[in-house]
Amino acid sequence: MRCHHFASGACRSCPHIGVGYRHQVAAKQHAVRELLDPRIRAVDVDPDQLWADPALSPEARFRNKAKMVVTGTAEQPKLGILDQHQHPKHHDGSGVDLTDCPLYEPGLEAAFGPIAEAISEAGLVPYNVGKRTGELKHVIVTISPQQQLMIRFVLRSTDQLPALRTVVPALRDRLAQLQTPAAVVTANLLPVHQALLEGEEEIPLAGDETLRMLLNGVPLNLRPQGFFQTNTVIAAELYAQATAWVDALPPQDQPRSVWDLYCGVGGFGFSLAQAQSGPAKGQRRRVWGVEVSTEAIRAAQRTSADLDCADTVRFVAGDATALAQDHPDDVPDLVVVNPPRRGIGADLARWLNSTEEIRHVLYSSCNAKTLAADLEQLPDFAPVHARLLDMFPQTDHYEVLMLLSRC
Ligand SMILES: C[S@@+](CC[C@H](N)C(=O)[O-])C[C@H]1O[C@@H](n2cnc3c(N)ncnc32)[C@H](O)[C@@H]1O
Repeated sequence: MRCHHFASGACRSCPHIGVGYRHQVAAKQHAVRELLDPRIRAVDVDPDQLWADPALSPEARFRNKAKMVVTGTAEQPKLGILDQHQHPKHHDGSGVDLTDCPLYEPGLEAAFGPIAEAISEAGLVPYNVGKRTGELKHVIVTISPQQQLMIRFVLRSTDQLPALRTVVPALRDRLAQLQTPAAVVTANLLPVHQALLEGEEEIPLAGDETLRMLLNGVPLNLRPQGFFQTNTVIAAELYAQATAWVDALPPQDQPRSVWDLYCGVGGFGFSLAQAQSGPAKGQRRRVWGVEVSTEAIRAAQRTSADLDCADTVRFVAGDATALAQDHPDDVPDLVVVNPPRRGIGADLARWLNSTEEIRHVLYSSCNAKTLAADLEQLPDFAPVHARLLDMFPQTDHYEVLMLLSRC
């Protein structure tokens, strides 16, 4: 694949863009096995029997979220990134237009033009990082599998909020994906002069409070500040693979209760809430999701209410390690962990290892190095399935899913 932004050096986000896609995946598979196979052999499992074929992504048009820095002028705004060749401290505020980035889903690309028009019509002045002037810092756009949009304008203050409000109806007229009540338009306030993407205050401007992300038949909800996996095709495969492995456990090993730690909006938890196939098909499982983001938890609670299952599938905001250790009487058969890049850490891993009621751990990791370190602290568990899922084509990154059972 070719990208003129990468060829010119303007954007360096996709270091493997010139490498054939099959080769990229083979290199990732090699890298993940180098990291994890020694640990797999250490518990007497043959790695060749363990690894499923990698899950392949479309190599382009797979990103469901665009985080655009706004540069240029109110008359001619540019959506993309800051000029990478300048030092952040002495930046003149100039940027690179990335609206034709080949990674974005087509529905995102189609939205960028109307968004730029709305910015011009409202006279929103792009924020200049060097001079610390201007109002509009970023535009963050997410597209759902059903092609509905969430558009968030990240402003430095409320000064230009009235002007933004006046152009939202025209923006909705221009974009079919915003005309449904299920779409979302907000302003986010980021008053500090720091290299952050968004602030804490979110102001609804139009549409619903959440974007409906229907995945594998599960109507997940996403609130503006919640996390969602960036590649919809691979996210669907990730949850489907997790469900298939768990459902296929022998009857005596079927989990009746599940903790979904680092649950985000509950993708794993809702997928595992009912056995879809296998010996326990149709059986409901008790699920408890834990996540530090209160916005993600609110979104997950809405899905529980929508599905009328709040009695068996509940979500709590808090730190995964602290909450797990604080509930010794409520320990489940299966724990799902899907932490950020730093992994789950030694405390949680040791607690999982020493808590004998926990029979299975399903570990979904975006960083195989920290996964390898965490596995060192889980010596009483042996891997029974492993799979690489290529969440991030054109880069070194990938997701790896592993089901571990107590030896
Ligand atoms: C890789 S995301 C996974 C989200 C979710 N499992 C999914 O499939 O979309 C990691 C999540 O961990 C959350 N998180 C970070 N630190 C945490 C902590 N100490 N305790 C609980 N959740 C945490 C983040 O807010 C984020 O939603």
